[in-house]
Amino acid sequence: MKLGIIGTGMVGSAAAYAIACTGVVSSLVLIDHNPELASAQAADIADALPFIGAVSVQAGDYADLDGASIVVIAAGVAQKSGESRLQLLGRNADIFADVIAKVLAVAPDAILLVATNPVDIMTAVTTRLSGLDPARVIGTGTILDTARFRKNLSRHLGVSPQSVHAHVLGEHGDSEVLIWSSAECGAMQLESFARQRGCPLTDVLRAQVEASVRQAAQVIIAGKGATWFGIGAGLARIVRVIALNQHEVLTVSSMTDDVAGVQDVCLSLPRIIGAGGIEDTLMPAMTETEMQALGASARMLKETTDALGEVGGV
Ligand SMILES: NC(=O)C1=CN([C@@H]2O[C@H](COP(=O)(O)OP(=O)(O)OC[C@H]3O[C@@H](n4cnc5c(N)ncnc54)[C@H](O)[C@@H]3O)[C@@H](O)[C@H]2O)C=CC1
Ligand SMILES: CC(=O)C(=O)O
Repeated sequence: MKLGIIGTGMVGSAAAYAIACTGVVSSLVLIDHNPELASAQAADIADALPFIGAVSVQAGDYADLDGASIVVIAAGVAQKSGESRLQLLGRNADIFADVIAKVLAVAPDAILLVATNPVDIMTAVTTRLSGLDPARVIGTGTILDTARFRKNLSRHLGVSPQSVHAHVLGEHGDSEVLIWSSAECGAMQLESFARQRGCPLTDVLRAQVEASVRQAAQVIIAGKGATWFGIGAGLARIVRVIALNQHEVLTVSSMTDDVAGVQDVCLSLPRIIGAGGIEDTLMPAMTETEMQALGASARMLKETTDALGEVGGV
């Protein structure tokens, strides 16, 4: 399987390395606005191949995406001083207009995986610009927030994060919603599991976990300028699930017909992913408060996406 990555900065390169480590792709093509960067990233990852296995990792151009099954988009620009969030969004939308047209010209059958922030809006932009079936345009959404939620709970409970099933839904950002009500550990209701482990889910603990999940990116960015390993691993997981047609349930962003009365909005819900992309979307049972928060998140995303359309014409 051939996979392309557009934008080989911190996120694109971390994803390339993590994807190479999965062993599920045979060829990785790295493309960046800055070709020297793409070449250096490819050379650095290629040096790891004797320890990993037989994957072709090369810098290239759009023509090299011919036959690619998946294209990851992690290209983006940073905010300029004095620039509004919408103006930044407009500039990233312009980049996407250019990138997506070039990708589709050579790889019309590819599944597009969007990581660039704000990822829900950029997923909506990609869906509109590409005209693809929304099942084939997947934003990383809250895959990372869900991982952070599970990690926090696993540390509190003293169990593996793989034993914790808990989702973060809605926006990948401030309005995201941690779904406590349906969270489970070891196929037991989370609250009961925590009580039996002698570490109950107090209000203080819940507030600490909420803060830790919501502020994770800022804390990491304050220390090292950006985040990349978590999302790199998340992208590799999505790629593996598609490549092996695993029908796994992941919280990713996609154009959704209706969420709490908000139509045609990109946000994260539990979605089954297989070889063709998103196979189905589920709406878990949740409390009234959680549903209201999800509705508010959906409304905010919809309004921002619509405002961008007015500014950037996408
Ligand atoms: N979805 C998520 O959970 C996460 C998303 N991100 C987002 O991922 C994006 C990338 O972050 P970093 O890799 O840290 O940034 P970065 O600045 O290191 O890399 C961005 C790359 O995009 C390239 N680029 C810009 N315009 C391009 C174009 N027209 N064609 C091809 N390449 C182009 C740049 O040359 C640069 O190498 C950001 O929007 C960031 O906020 C970051 C972490 C987590
Ligand atoms: C930067 C970002 O989106 C994250 O680490 O969650």
